[in-house]
Amino acid sequence: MAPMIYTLYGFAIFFFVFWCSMWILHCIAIFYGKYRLHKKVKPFSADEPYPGVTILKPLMGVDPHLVSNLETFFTMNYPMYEILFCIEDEKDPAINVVRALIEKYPKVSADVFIGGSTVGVNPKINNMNKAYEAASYDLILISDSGIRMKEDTLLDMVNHMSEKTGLVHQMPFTCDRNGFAATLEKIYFGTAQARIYLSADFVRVNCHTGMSALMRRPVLEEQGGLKMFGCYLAEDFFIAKCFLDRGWKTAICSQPALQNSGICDVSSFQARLNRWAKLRIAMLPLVIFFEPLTECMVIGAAAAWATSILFLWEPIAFYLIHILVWFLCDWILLCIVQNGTLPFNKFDFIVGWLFRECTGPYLFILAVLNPKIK
Ligand SMILES: CCCCCCCC/C=C\CCCCCCCC(=O)N[C@@H](CO)[C@H](O)/C=C/CCCCCCCCCCCCC
Ligand SMILES: O=c1ccn([C@@H]2O[C@H](COP(=O)(O)OP(=O)(O)O[C@H]3OC[C@@H](O)[C@H](O)[C@H]3O)[C@@H](O)[C@H]2O)c(=O)[nH]1
Repeated sequence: MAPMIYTLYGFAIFFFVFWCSMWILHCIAIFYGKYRLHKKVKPFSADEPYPGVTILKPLMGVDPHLVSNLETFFTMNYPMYEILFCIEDEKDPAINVVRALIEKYPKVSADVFIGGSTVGVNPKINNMNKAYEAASYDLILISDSGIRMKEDTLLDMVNHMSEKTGLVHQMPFTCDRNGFAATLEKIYFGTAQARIYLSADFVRVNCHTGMSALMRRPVLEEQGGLKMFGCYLAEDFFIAKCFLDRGWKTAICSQPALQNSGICDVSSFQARLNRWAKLRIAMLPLVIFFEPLTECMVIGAAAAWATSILFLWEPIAFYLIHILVWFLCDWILLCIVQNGTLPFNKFDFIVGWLFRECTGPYLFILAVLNPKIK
């Protein structure tokens, strides 16, 4: 009997400690987010020598927002940069879109690389490698097709590239768009993911998502170039690991990444989260045990049980209060990440938040049960 009681109490103490740590993460994310995000960008000064930046833009297909998203790269306020568009399929309609923009902005240095080169299993790296090898500058910005830039985003990223920093990335977030799927995406990136992303950056744990990342080319070259990461599907994680292993710091910049893909529906969003979960599981198998416990509904239930054993607290009341306080912390964090008026009302937030919190653990279980990545 005694070993069973010890095991029971052991689990109860573990869940209670984990639950307390989650509140520490909430606090870190809120305070660090407030301190770190949306800082005024040091204005561009014509006398200062700014480093040149090569922007690699891997494209595949056209969506309704592509033209306006790409256009934001031609209108940035930065003195020296080039945009290298990478398109694998010579019949891809994105080629015409890009050519039209290059014609419209003749003053911006830009080129198109068609065909890619097979250097590994990662199609994004295969697509970018030719352009990477032709890059003119020592700072490389890898920027996914759905990203939008403000006029000063590149300047903000370069300003964060201090002497010891080798890689500056943008925390994933979204543009304001209409519809439930857009609300859901904004809620996920501004709450559950922002909490871990900001906390990880605070304690300098590798949590890099490669949709918008500025990096030093000489460091990549020491490793053998971008092609060396073609063997990984989660190239972003291994690129950041390479910088950290070589003693460089990685940092988030103050502006979150504005994802604005023209394809925005619940099933493709969930498929993407499912794929990312598979990548995390493949890279850090311990995630299988710990990640579900970072979910509000799961850790709340576990802590309600634990406190009913340890302190004889009423579990239902505990669970409901837990969900309410978590919900309020998420609202505060989302407002900090958004830094302005949200494009939905509080009722939409409640519905979107509940949907995300209830489906999150389910999507994770699906990823564990079918870990094959397409
Ligand atoms: C010893 C292992 C402990 C693991 C704890 C795991 C807890 C993770 C909980 C939630 C994950 C939320 C998602 C974070 C953003 C990652 C987005 C993503 O999946 N991106 C992939 C696709 O671009 C990319 O390839 C993967 C990047 C690395 C992900 C690594 C995640 C680990 C994060 C650990 C954070 C610990 C924070 C500790 C703070 C005190
Ligand atoms: O076959 C492909 C697929 C995708 N891509 C490009 O790769 C970029 C990202 O692709 P997707 O939108 O499919 O994928 P995600 O938004 O999920 O990517 C994100 O998560 C996985 C990471 O490894 C990526 O670095 C990150 O960008 C886009 O710019 C896309 O055009 C290719 O160039 N070729």
